[in-house]
Amino acid sequence: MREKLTVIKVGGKIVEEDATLRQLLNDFAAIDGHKVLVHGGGRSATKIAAQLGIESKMVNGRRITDAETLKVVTMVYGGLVNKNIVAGLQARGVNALGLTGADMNVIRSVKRPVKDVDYGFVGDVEKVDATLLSDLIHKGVVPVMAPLTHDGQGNMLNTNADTIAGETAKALSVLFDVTLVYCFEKKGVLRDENDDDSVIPQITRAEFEQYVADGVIQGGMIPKLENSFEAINAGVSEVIITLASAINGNGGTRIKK
Ligand SMILES: Nc1ncnc2c1ncn2[C@@H]1O[C@H](COP(=O)(O)OP(=O)(O)O)[C@@H](O)[C@H]1O
Ligand SMILES: CC(=O)N[C@@H](CCC(=O)OP(=O)(O)O)C(=O)O
Repeated sequence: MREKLTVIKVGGKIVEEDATLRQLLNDFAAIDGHKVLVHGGGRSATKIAAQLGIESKMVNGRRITDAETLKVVTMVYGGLVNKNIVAGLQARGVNALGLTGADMNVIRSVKRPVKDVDYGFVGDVEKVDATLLSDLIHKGVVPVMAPLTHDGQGNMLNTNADTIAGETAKALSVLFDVTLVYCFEKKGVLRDENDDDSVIPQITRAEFEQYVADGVIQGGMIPKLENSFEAINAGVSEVIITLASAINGNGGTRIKK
């Protein structure tokens, strides 16, 4: 039987605020067994870019990443956000190791080809080194992955954190029985975004497509669900979208094959 492993993805609003991040790190530290944390930080990057006079542009939930923006996201995701989380986990007795995709070549990507939109320095994941991650995990290390990859030719590339989580979970599902949890500031995928008690407990791809057509699911939730369906269909055992303060509970939305 494969060993169990939990991949938690935490994004924007939660990592930006001290109180919510502290709670998340406490809950993450309490998870038994093998685990990986993937973080975003899009809001922090937007804020710091603005302070530097750089405007942020998002298309389909992805950041248009020009050369200046790439410098900002490399500093913010690979530096500030990643190292704050690593230090926070070390303080909780978790032997965290911060990684971008370039570190030990753990995630190789290719610059997204220009079709309708030129995303600039944005990477599409080509390969996640699951063996390397597994070796680290079996040494008691807890990888903390930033939303940055590299192309193998010396260039860092910005990669959506939900995609990093999905691709990492997929790659590790060959070696482990993986549960992937996307946590954020709402109780799950909601029928009415303004009603926290309207959680959709289970969702199929067909239902998802209908909700998108009806305008119930939109914005950042679309790539999150696309990555979720891809992961569940590629061998990840369980995918859950839930409230950050409930990662160890039973609520949220479960993705159905
Ligand atoms: N039906 C829905 N249920 C819950 N959230 C939704 C829904 N439709 C759109 N959203 C939006 O999706 C956002 C989550 O996506 P995103 O901001 O990319 O997440 P993250 O916090 O992980 O970076 C929520 O903050 C919410 O505004
Ligand atoms: C290409 C691309 O869009 N990259 C994302 C990476 C950060 C991210 O995904 O952060 P959240 O999880 O907090 O949204 C961005 O720069 O916003």
